[in-house]
Amino acid sequence: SHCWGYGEDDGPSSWHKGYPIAQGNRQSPINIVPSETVHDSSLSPLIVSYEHCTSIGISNNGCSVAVEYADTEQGPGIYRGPLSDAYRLKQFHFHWGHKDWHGSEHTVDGKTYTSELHLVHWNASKYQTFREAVAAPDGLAVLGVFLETGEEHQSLHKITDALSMVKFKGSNADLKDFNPKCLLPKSLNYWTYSGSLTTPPLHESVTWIVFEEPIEVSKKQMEKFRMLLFSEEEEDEKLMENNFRPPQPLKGRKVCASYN
Ligand SMILES: NS(=O)(=O)c1cccc(F)c1
Ligand SMILES: [Zn+2]
Repeated sequence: SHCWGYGEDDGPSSWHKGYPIAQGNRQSPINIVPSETVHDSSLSPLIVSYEHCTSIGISNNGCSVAVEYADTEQGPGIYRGPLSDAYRLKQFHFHWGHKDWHGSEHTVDGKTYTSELHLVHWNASKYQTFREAVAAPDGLAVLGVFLETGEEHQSLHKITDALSMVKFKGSNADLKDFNPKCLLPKSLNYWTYSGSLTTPPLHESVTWIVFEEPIEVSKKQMEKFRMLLFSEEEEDEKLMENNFRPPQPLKGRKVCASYN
């Protein structure tokens, strides 16, 4: 089981002890400063093709709640944009705070959002398995979507309705045919930069594609995430919240902005 977490003693500021790459040169998340991004007009629109979406289930892995996808050839995936290869959807998960004013991992001009959705894809054109890709410099592509509180999200209820079934670490439940395309914002304008996993092992293997436009979710929907637990059944209850890593040093990286 994990020896890292988001608490006082095992949180992000101490991850470097077990994972020295935490102080590396392409760590994530970062604070995005739109006025300092490079407007790269050669960046084509990202193609998101989630038609054949065999979601397998939803699970509480002790640091977030994730919806996994079957690993099939014709599986859902993304290509073009900043990517040179086709990347296959593996899972998506969320990060959130104790209150609505914080919870996202990336920030925009220092602004934090209520939550951040990560859709994790791996380079199935170059690697045989996710496990192999997760440590390769061009192995992963993660879509970041900001969530802010407002109107209820009409499709997110399929996820939030399932959360009560995965309250405890290690629990999982069925969640069939969930197409995550409905969780993307209207505009696919994005920022992109080279970064890392935002949790241990913090591999520097991620092409980040963060959408500018947030999606809206209701306060009630957010409250359902905050009843999840970091802890296992029979353990002392520890609410799953503040499972976000703060922004890391840019170390000279450039952030590109797309046009749609
Ligand atoms: N939070 S994240 O960078 O998307 C991430 C962390 C760990 C594993 C993974 F596949 C994705
Ligand atoms: Zn994440």
